[in-house]
Amino acid sequence: MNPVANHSSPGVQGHIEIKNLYIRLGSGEHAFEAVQNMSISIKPGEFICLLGPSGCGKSTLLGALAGHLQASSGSIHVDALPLNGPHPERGLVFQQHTLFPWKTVIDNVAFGLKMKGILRAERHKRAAELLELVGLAGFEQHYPFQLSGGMQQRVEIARVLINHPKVMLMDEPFGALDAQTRMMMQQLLLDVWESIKTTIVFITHDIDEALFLADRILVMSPRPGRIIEQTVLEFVRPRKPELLTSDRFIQLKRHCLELLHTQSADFPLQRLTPLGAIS
Ligand SMILES: Nc1ncnc2c1ncn2[C@@H]1O[C@H](COP(=O)(O)OP(=O)(O)OP(=O)(O)O)[C@@H](O)[C@H]1O
Repeated sequence: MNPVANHSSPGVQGHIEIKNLYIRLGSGEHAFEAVQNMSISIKPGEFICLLGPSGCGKSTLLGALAGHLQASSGSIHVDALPLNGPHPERGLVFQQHTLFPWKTVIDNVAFGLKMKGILRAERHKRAAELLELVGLAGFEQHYPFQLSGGMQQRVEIARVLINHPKVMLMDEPFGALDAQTRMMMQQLLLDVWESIKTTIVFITHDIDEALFLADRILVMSPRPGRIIEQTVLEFVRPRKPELLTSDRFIQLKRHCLELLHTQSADFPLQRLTPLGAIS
């Protein structure tokens, strides 16, 4: 049985429309524009990676998509409904762990169902299926401190998935992991996503990670954050580690590196290598 089959939202969509979005942070004379005139259309089930220099507003944009931050002008719609506040259908995964240390792994994953009043036996059944999906069968009764960093991130993902998210918002979720665990987690996330097909907006500083995971990379300018380039990645799926050493991958990596370097060094954009066939 595919454990995901029971966990896909009925009629999963996750179509995001951001129009002329501005977000101001701070107050009084310290107020500043963190996000400026952003318009982005994200298809249901699309995997988007956001790349950009530190402080450019990536987390601010994610916070707005989560409903934790308000737009100062412009709009965000999810499946044609205006976004107003947080909702479990838009699940967040951070680099820092947010698991309850006093709860077992299974109770951490099942927590969202407990909040909905679902009985213990049923919520444990569903949580166990998700733990199997993320490769943690057998760890149900462990506590978070007994797990490695990568395992804790898998629990975080399972905990979000139990709410049938239409959208997963991921803020450098693998940033604290060692290189090998990080690659395993990327593969695991792609496997999970290819089963569930929920929309993912994923922040990373790692160009390899963005190129390996995304359908489309959005590159942001330094503050105030604007989208300065969109790159559609046509690498076939399922993606394999060999992709990382392919000519096309390396060409795109060089382009992204130049783009980010150009941004931080304040060089004119015309100096970039042309991208050829990429839209
Ligand atoms: N609550 C806040 N009040 C004032 N300034 C803030 C607040 N939150 C973030 N900032 C500032 O807003 C800007 C955008 O921050 P944000 O965290 O969105 O950037 P980021 O691109 O995610 O950065 P990083 O890649 O370093 O995590 C930064 O200059 C940050 O210092």
